[in-house]
Amino acid sequence: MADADKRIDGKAFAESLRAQVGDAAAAFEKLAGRKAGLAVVLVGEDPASQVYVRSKGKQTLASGMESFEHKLPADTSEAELLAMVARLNADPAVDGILVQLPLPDHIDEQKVIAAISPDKDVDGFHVTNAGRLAVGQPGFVPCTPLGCLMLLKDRLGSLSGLDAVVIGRSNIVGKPMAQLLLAESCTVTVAHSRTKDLADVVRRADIVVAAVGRPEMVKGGWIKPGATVIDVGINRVPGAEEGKTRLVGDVDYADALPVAGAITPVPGGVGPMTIAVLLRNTLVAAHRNAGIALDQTAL
Ligand SMILES: NC(=O)C1=CN([C@@H]2O[C@H](COP(=O)(O)OP(=O)(O)OC[C@H]3O[C@@H](n4cnc5c(N)ncnc54)[C@H](OP(=O)(O)O)[C@@H]3O)[C@@H](O)[C@H]2O)C=CC1
Ligand SMILES: Nc1nc(=O)c2c([nH]1)NC[C@@H]1CN(c3ccc(C(=O)N[C@@H](CCC(=O)O)C(=O)O)cc3)C=[N+]21
Repeated sequence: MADADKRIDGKAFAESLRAQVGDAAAAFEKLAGRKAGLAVVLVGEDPASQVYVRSKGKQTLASGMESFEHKLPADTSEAELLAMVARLNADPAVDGILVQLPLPDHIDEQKVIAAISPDKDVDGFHVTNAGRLAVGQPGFVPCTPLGCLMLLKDRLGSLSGLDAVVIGRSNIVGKPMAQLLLAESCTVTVAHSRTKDLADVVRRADIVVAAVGRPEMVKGGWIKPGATVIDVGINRVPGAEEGKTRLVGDVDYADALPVAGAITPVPGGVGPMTIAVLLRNTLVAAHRNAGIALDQTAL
């Protein structure tokens, strides 16, 4: 296959998903007499987080949903943040709640996630939703891994029986990704920092999902020829020009491209999918909260 055809265009896929969400959001507004609403809470002034939050807000509005942005100072106490979450839980205009991570060190992330109503947990981070995913019940699935799964199924069709390796075991990416692949009947290996001979483990895989946070760690020589590679990594590294930065993934793209059967770029791969799935999850939450049926095959 020509290298250009190997590139999985997450940006284009995300655009079409957002268009579908937009149609469904308009239909929801007619039926419910109100817009679906997403609340995003940002504590502190981390520049990368500010960029994501702005982009989420813009795309939420563009999809015909209401966006509620709450920017709190870095010294906000845990009690104040928990009180804010409680208000959003009780607000009927809010269907989905996202508290941007990471939080400042003085705030217990697990406590905050546990305070979000599972019915509004569009990030899918609450233990109730993690448990639902683990036992195969319907619930909210974390946006990044669900976006990765959509790209994989679009490219490969059935994933049944394929060998998949997930590098990384975080609660927000690695673990839910492994659950999703298992539910698709892949044979799943989860690798992490204590894995012996990672290159050897990766070489066995038909599907590689890299969610590590180490710039260009995965090399072309690790990849089984023809494998599908999903690069979740978002790493800012020094650019060619003094003082400038550029974004790279956890996979050495140029090195892996000739070997892989298909591969997501960074930027323009998994990142845009994360936000599109967040909007999708919010619309699903809105239907459930309003007691309106949604044809999920439409999304
Ligand atoms: N595109 C998107 O929308 C999103 C992108 N990201 C990006 O994805 C990446 C991962 O994020 P996240 O899961 O939150 O990160 P975490 O830091 O929570 O987890 C990283 C995982 O990688 C493992 N790891 C670290 N070093 C190695 C190594 N040398 N070999 C093998 N495994 C290793 C760790 O192992 P151990 O558990 O043993 O420490 C850990 O399980 C980051 O670059 C992040 O920016 C994250 C969320 C969304
Ligand atoms: N509660 C919570 N939920 C999250 O989903 C969450 C979070 N906290 N904290 C941070 C991570 C990271 N994340 C990304 C979203 C979009 C892009 C994205 O759109 N990236 C673009 C590039 C953006 C750029 O240029 O910086 C791309 O890859 O093409 C990346 C990363 C969501 N996260």
